[in-house]
Amino acid sequence: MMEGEVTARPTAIEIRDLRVDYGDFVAVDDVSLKVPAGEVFGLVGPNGAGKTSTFRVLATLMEPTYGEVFLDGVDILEDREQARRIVGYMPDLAPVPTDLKVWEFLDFHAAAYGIGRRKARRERVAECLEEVRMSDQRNAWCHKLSRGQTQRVVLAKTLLHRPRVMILDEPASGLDPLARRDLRTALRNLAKTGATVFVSSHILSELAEMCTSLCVMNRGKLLAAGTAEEVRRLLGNAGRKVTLHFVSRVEHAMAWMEGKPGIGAMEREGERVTVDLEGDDFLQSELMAGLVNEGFRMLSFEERRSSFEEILVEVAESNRK
Ligand SMILES: Nc1ncnc2c1ncn2[C@@H]1O[C@H](COP(=O)(O)OP(=O)(O)OP(=O)(O)O)[C@@H](O)[C@H]1O
Repeated sequence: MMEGEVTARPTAIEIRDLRVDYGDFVAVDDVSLKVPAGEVFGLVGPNGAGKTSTFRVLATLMEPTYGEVFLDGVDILEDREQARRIVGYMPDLAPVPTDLKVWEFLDFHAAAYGIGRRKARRERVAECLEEVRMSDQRNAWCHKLSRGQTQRVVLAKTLLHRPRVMILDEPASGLDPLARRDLRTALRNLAKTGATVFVSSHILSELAEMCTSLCVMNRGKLLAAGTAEEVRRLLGNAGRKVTLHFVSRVEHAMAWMEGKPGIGAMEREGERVTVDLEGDDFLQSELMAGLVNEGFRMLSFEERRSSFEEILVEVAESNRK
């Protein structure tokens, strides 16, 4: 089991030893995770990792084989009704009706969520449309919206009952960069109100720009959780290489670097030295500042590290049987 814990703030989502089986197939394998309140928390993993299965359990749409889930302290398997008040779920490829206008669709759901009075519903629908920047489409027919616009309307629907925990399955798929930026702003604003957003994608860069922290899932297992930098470390790929192009005094520079924190193997090629660096951005910037302070003159300082995306591909491939 891999325990993922992000910080010591109040916990909004707690998953304990979650397992989901489909017949003989284990789709979610002993996952434990804590997500603090106010977080925009990402779940990244390749196709078939178990993201949707995990989300469907959190949204009370599916019983796990075993395990426990608490949302805002409520045991969702014990108290489904209360859990459904807390959670807002936006499924991957959510359907919209063909015979309703945007406002009618939202009004219908607002009524279903128990917002009784017409005026209150109208106000709440307007607020949610504003939140996703779709106010100008309130009279459009749902089925005539583009994919990105549909995603936004479905997100507005998810916001109607002011859920404290939002579970969004691939909300950015099909969105253009501008719409992704709007989505990111909307999610961050929600998090500022104390809501917690749990959002999935199989594309890391999509999540990295949107989330405060994230976790990585592959073949049903949780591999790591934390900030992007922590996850990178946990996946065992903190190492990076930097290539330094010196003007002169290469031997002296190498002797100075030798034994400094995080400095591994060094390889020289003419005036260039490639150094294995085990550490974070701070350590890398310290090395650069140190060399300059010592008077070593350089033409360039080039970082060469695997992108996070590449690390994930490596992880996915190393887990492939
Ligand atoms: N109803 C089902 N019956 C049998 N197997 C299923 C069922 N639903 C999902 N699976 C399998 O469980 C695994 C996890 O699926 P899940 O949909 O949770 O993954 P995912 O990470 O959301 O993938 P994607 O990014 O492709 O949506 C997959 O191998 C899938 O084939």
